[in-house]
Amino acid sequence: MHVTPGGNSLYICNPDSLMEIFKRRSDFPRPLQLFELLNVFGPNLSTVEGHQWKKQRKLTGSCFNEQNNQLVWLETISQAEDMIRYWSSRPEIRSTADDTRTLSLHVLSRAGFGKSFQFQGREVTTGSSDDYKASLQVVLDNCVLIMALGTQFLSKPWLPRRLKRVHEACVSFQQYMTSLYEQEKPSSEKGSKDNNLMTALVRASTSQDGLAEGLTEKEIYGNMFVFNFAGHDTTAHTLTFVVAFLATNPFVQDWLHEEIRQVFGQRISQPTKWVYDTDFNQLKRCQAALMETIRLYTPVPVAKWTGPSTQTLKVNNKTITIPPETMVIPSYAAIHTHPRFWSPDPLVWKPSRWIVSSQGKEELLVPDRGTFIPWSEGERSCPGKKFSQVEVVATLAVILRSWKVEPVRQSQESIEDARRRVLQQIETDSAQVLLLQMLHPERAPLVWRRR
Ligand code: HEM
Repeated sequence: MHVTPGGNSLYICNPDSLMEIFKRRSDFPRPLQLFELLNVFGPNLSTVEGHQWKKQRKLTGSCFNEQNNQLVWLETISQAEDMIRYWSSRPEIRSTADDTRTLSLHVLSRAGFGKSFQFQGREVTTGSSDDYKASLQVVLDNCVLIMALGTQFLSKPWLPRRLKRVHEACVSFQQYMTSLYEQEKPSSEKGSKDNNLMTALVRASTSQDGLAEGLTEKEIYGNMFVFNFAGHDTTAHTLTFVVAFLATNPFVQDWLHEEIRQVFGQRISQPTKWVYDTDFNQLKRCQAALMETIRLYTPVPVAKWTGPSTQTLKVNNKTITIPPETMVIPSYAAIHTHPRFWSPDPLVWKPSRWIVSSQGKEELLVPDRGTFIPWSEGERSCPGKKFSQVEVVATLAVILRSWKVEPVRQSQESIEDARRRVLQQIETDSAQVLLLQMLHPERAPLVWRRR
């Protein structure tokens, strides 16, 4: 328990108590006061509770479906192909974090809004001529600033150039969403059959037959912003961690490559022939690499609170009383590395711990209830969970199918020392900014070589 004049926080590391908290959504709601800023483009899933949240969750949840995951798969493969071509064409890569952000942005553009862009590595970027992409990038790069100042304030004519640019990006992003909305309305003849999130959301909201409430236009914009906000750096930072870990461990790379070879067989060098429906599920080791990374470096902090009421909670065999207005925080660092659940070496990055054998086949470990909760749990868990899993796994399959990665050696350094140095950097130079991330990934340049 952390007691301060500004408020109290209770950190929880008991799996059963955590699951109870997630289940008792109205006793332990989201502290909405921390999320209000996310309303910039309209009310959305992250900023509402009660009946409003139920309505939004039902409609938005229906858009995160297998057809959309298929778009994520196809777009990720295409982006990752260009990214690895770029990475393997250079003597060293310092731009892993920038490039994974570009990949994630492009996947969101395609699967979120139906817009495709060609990947360009950070150091060869010529500047986008497309207003929409440039504005989405500026909006996401400056989202904290936009949320803090608000779009109204940013429209003031006397602001400096940099803030004006942010304002222009907000206007252009809004205009793009409005034109897509107009296009997808049932009265429009231009509606597409695409399964991107925006199209699906407009369809789901406007095709209600009068029995259920749809989303308002503003709520659609608010949710599209929040999908982009929630889905961009979460996945990009995770990919940056995975790539850094891979560079420290050639054995894991070989182990993953073995699986990729086995799953794709003769199709290995033709990623356009990789099939989401049948291939994704077979990539258990690639999924294991994601799970293991996110276990140790869980990107999204979660907080619930007791609101104005006192709450009770069972912890082991005791019932504890939690005062009103207490933040209740799942302690990821503790639960995801507790020796009781992750022995014998809970702090070691070891993707193979996730693979269990079942009837001679490799299966993904299902951790005990409440011991692995990076996408949260219960009704308010992450709707983009599978989206992010498909994106990371498809990227790994592409970049490891024919290439391997290692750290660039500093003078006199052996390759083993270089690997140890990068591992140490991951452990000591990562921190929670908005999300948990590597602070200076560019300080560990990497080199990609063909196998
Ligand atoms: C590695 C990737 C990701 C992780 C670890 C992650 C984690 C989480 C967590 C822990 C929450 C719950 C937060 C809370 O209760 O306060 C959440 C909520 C949410 N996530 Fe994700 N997320 C990821 C990727 C994505 C993606 C790709 C999208 C969309 C494309 C997305 C959309 C959302 C939305 C809209 C919510 C709010 C749900 C609600 O309030 O009902 N996330 N995410």
